[in-house]
Amino acid sequence: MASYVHHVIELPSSVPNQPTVKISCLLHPTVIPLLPAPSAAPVDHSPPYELRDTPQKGVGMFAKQFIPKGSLILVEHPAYIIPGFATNAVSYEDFETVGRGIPDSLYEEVASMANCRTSAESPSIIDGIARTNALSVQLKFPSDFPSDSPGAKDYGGLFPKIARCNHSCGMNAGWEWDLSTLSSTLFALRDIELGEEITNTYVDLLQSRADRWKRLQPDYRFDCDCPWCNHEGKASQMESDRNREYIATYLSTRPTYAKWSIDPCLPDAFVINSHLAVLPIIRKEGLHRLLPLFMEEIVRCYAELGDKESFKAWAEDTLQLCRVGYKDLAGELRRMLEDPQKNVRSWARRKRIQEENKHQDRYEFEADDSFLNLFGTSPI
Ligand SMILES: C[S@@+](CC[C@H](N)C(=O)[O-])C[C@H]1O[C@@H](n2cnc3c(N)ncnc32)[C@H](O)[C@@H]1O
Repeated sequence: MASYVHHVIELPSSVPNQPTVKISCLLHPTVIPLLPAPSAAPVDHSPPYELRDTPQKGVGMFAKQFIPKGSLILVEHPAYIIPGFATNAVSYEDFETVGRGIPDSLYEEVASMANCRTSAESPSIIDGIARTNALSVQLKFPSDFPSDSPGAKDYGGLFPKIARCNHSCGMNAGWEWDLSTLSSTLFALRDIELGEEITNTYVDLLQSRADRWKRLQPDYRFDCDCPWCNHEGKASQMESDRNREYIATYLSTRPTYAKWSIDPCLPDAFVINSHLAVLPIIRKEGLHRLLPLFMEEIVRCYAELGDKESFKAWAEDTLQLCRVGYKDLAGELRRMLEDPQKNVRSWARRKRIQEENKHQDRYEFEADDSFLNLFGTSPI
């Protein structure tokens, strides 16, 4: 059995007169010295969501106002962090110790969360609640950390508010763990209307409905009734499954910006047109989380073509989508937009290469021409 130790991370408040935030953790001892020392995220007093009961799904999160795509919904520290479940190396007593380390002010909220495990399956509610709700968190490990045991680097965090997002196979919100602030951020993947439920996914959405259900039932104990599972007819259900299979294949076989940019023989719009044909299918299936991947490539193609107008339109749209959930990409897009000609190294490179090739072609043609002249076969 791996030996984990109980450790409470205490984050000082970033705002005067606010209490510290405590995160009760069960960690491998070598991980503790590598934890960052951030301050607690400020409490948002007017969040754009509310939590309320639903008829069939327990508590859910709902938009209290229109939430534009890409915008922040909430930033949250976990109440506790425990090892993932591959090793099953945590005892009942260890879970209970983690539970006792959760501040009283938070414990009630944690204890009210969904727990789809029976007490026979998970005698400790800390375990049952984590299995129903935890999101994965990545930690830093020493370079000599023994990585031979499967799951040794897997940890889960219990985020009391983000975890209230119910599942949809076309979710409208995404989350991102940030080790440097020990927090996860929930953000809108598309525009979310006032009153709309804010949803996340619990399974790989590129699977067919049958395969998604195979995971949802044993792990979360429900059959999904979202619009992508509850199609009116068999034909449209099959179409949705086919679309997802197509997108999964496209992901691994698609023409990429990287390949196109070094092959001047490929048509200028090769990647752009190919991606543009897939974007509507992605949107139709509610797989908006994939959009930045393709949109970023379209932006880079337009930059390489030196097409100022299309570059600006796509870069601004992508930036709007990425500004909270994909901070590195957002930072790069901002710099690119400031002064594309100066800040994008490959600006208009394809055009330059094509010009150079044209000159070279002319030279080769002239050479051939003089070769013909030598033999007196010139048309003049
Ligand atoms: C992460 S929790 C979501 C929040 C939960 N509804 C609550 O009350 O705390 C996961 C549990 O919520 C319920 N749930 C989530 N999405 C659902 C859905 N689409 N349909 C039915 N139940 C759902 C299931 O009981 C599942 O085990």
